[in-house]
Amino acid sequence: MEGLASFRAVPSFTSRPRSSILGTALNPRRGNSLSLPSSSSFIVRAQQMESKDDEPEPVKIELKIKEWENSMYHNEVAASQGIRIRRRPPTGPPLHYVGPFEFRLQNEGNTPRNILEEIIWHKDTQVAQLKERQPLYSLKKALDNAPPVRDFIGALRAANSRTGLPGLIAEVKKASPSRGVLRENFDPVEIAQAYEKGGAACLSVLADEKFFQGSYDNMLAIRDAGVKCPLLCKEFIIEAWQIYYARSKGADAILLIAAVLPDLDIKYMTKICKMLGMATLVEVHDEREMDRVLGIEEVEFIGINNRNLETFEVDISNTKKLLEGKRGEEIRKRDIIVVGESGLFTPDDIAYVQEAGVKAVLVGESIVKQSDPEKGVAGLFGKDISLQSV
Ligand SMILES: O=C(O)c1ccccc1NCC(=O)[C@H](O)[C@H](O)COP(=O)(O)O
Repeated sequence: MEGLASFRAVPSFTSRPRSSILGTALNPRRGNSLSLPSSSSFIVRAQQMESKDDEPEPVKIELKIKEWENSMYHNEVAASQGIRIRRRPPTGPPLHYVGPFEFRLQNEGNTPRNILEEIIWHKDTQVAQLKERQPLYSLKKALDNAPPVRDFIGALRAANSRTGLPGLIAEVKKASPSRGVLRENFDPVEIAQAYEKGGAACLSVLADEKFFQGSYDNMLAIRDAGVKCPLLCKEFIIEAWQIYYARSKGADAILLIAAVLPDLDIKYMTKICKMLGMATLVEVHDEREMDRVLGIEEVEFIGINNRNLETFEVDISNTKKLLEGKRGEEIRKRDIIVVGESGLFTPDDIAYVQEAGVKAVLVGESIVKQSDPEKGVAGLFGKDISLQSV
C-alpha cells in the first residue's frame, strides 16, 4: 500500500520539461518559490524507479521537479485570476503503470472537474507529444511554405457593412461534447463551400479530434479546395507552439479561451499572432473574464460565448449582459469587434445579439445540421445574404 501512496504523489511528467509561458516568465525560483510537499522524497524515489532516458539522474529529477513547480505555480497564478481550469492533473495522469500492473487512480486530484478541464488535460499531453515530433525551430521553418494569411477581422467588417447584419463565422463541426454527433455524412470541404456560397464571411474549423471529431487536415483541405473565407482554427490553445502549428496548417485566426489562459498568456500569444499576421479571438463567458480581457490593451477581437463550457448551459442573454453599461462603452470606444457565440438558431436570435452590440456571430449547430448548409445560412438570417444577393 505504501508503494501506491508514494506513486500518488508523482506529478504529470514527460521526459523533457514542458514549461508554459508563465512558467518561463515567472519562474517560482526567482523569489516566488513554492515549497515542495512533504511527499517530494516519494517523487524522487518513484522517478528513480521510472528513469528511461539518458540524462544524468540528478539533472533529470531536478528538471522534473522544476516542471512540476512551474505547473503548480501556473495553477496558482491562474486561480488568482479566477481561472478554475487546471492545466494538468495535480497528482499526475490518471493512468499509472506500476510494474506489470496498471492502476487507474480515481480521486479529486486526478479526475477532471468538468469537460473543459478534461479537454485541457488531454491537450497538454497531446501538445507535449506533437512538440517532441516537431520542435518549434522546425515548425517555424515550415511557415515559409504555409498559405498566406488572410484578413479575418477585415472580412467580418466588410460583411457587416455589406449586409447590415453581423458578419457570419460559420462553424465546420462534426460533433461536440454537449451535442454528440451533429452530422453523420460530414464532408468538411462541401460544407465549407456551401457556407461560403450562402454568404459566410469567415469559417471556424474544429481541429480537435478527440472531443469534436475535427482535424487540421480539414482546415488544409478547405484551403486547398479554394475556399476564400478566412479560417479560424477552433482549437484549445494552451501553448504558443500551437499558434505556429495552426499557421503552418493554413489558419488565419486562432481562439484563446479566457477561462483557461491567464492574462499574461493571452497578452503574449496575441502578440505572437500579430507578428504572424493572424487575428486572435479572445473568448469570454462572464463579467470577470470580460474585465480581465478588457484590461489587456492588445485585445481587439472578443467572443462572448453564450455556452458555459463547464456546464453546457446555453443562454443568449449572456451576450447582452456582458455588453451593457461601461463594458459596452469601452468596447465601442476601442472599436473592438465582438462576436456572439453559440446557441443562435433563428433570425430573432441574430437580431437580439445584434441589438446587444455584436458585429459578428459564430454559429455551428443550427447550420451544420441542415441537409443544405447554404440554405441553412439564409434560414438563420431570414434572408439571402450571399454575395449575389446584396
Ligand atoms: O459545444 C460544446 O459542447 C463545447 C464543449 C466544450 C468546449 C467547447 C464547446 N463548444 C465550442 C463552442 O462554443 C461552439 O462550437 C461554438 O460557439 C458554436 O456553437 P453552436 O452554434 O451552439 O454550435
